[in-house]
Order: sequence, then C-alpha cells, then structure tokens
Amino acid sequence: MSDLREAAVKVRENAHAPYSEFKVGAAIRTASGAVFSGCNVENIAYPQGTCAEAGAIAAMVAAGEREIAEVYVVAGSDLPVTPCGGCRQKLAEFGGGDVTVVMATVGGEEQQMTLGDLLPGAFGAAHMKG
Ligand SMILES: O=c1ccn([C@H]2C[C@H](O)[C@@H](CO)O2)c(=O)[nH]1
Ligand SMILES: [Zn+2]
Repeated sequence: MSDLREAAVKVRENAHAPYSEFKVGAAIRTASGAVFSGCNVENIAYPQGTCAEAGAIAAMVAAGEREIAEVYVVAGSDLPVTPCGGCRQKLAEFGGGDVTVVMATVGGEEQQMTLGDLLPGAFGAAHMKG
C-alpha cells in the first residue's frame, strides 16, 4: 500500500459522518514530500459539514505548506469517490492542473485523473486581471 493510501485509509476511520454514513479520507503529498490527511466532519446543521479534502488542506496550511504534489481520496463506496466541486476549487488553490488525484475505494479500486481534468477552465488569478 502506498504511504498516501495508507494515510487516507487510516484517517478515514476517524471521519464523523453520522448523517450520511459515508466516511471519506483524504491525503495530500506536498512538494516537500510531507503528507497531510483529513476526514469529513459532518454537523447536525448539515451545511456546516466539511469534506475530507478540506480537512487535509487545512492541516497542510496549518503546518506552513502550500504546494500540493499529489492527492489521494478514499471512501467505502463501490465506485471510487470523486472530490465535490467545492473541493476541486479548494485543491486548485494550492495545486496546478497537472497534479494527480487518485480516487479510490476501501476495497482497493483506484481511478486516476489530473486536477485539470477534474476542474477544466478553473477560475484563477488570471481572471481577475484588468
Ligand atoms: O470527495 C468527497 C465526497 C464527499 N465527501 C463527504 C461529504 C459528506 O460528509 C459525505 C457525503 O457527501 O461525504 C467528502 O468528504 N469528500
Ligand atoms: Zn468536497
């Protein structure tokens, strides 16, 4: 098992998902080689819940890192989980279009796409010029 998958599978166990019962784990490798992980944290006020990817990004930024090199997301579904639209934008804040995002099941199925594939035409700094 890759270290990134191991981190994502492990942190998924800590997910707080009593409403959806859909636990998700995410792990990010940064340019420095460090790994940060996060899980989804739901709330009785449903819109206040946060995704696993957001947790991993928060841990990365809190540690003083900002450059995403690789992402791994895992859930217990039959189909590999894909980051929601909001998380695609959050990942794009710290990673380029060439960043690999591995989407996986607990069972071991993996699907791989780039961040550019997942968020084509991403809104970015260039759009705010002029
Ligand atoms: O990539 C994803 C997709 C979904 N979820 C969470 C949000 C919510 O808690 C639950 C069901 O959508 O799964 C994530 O954390 N990451
Ligand atoms: Zn999300």
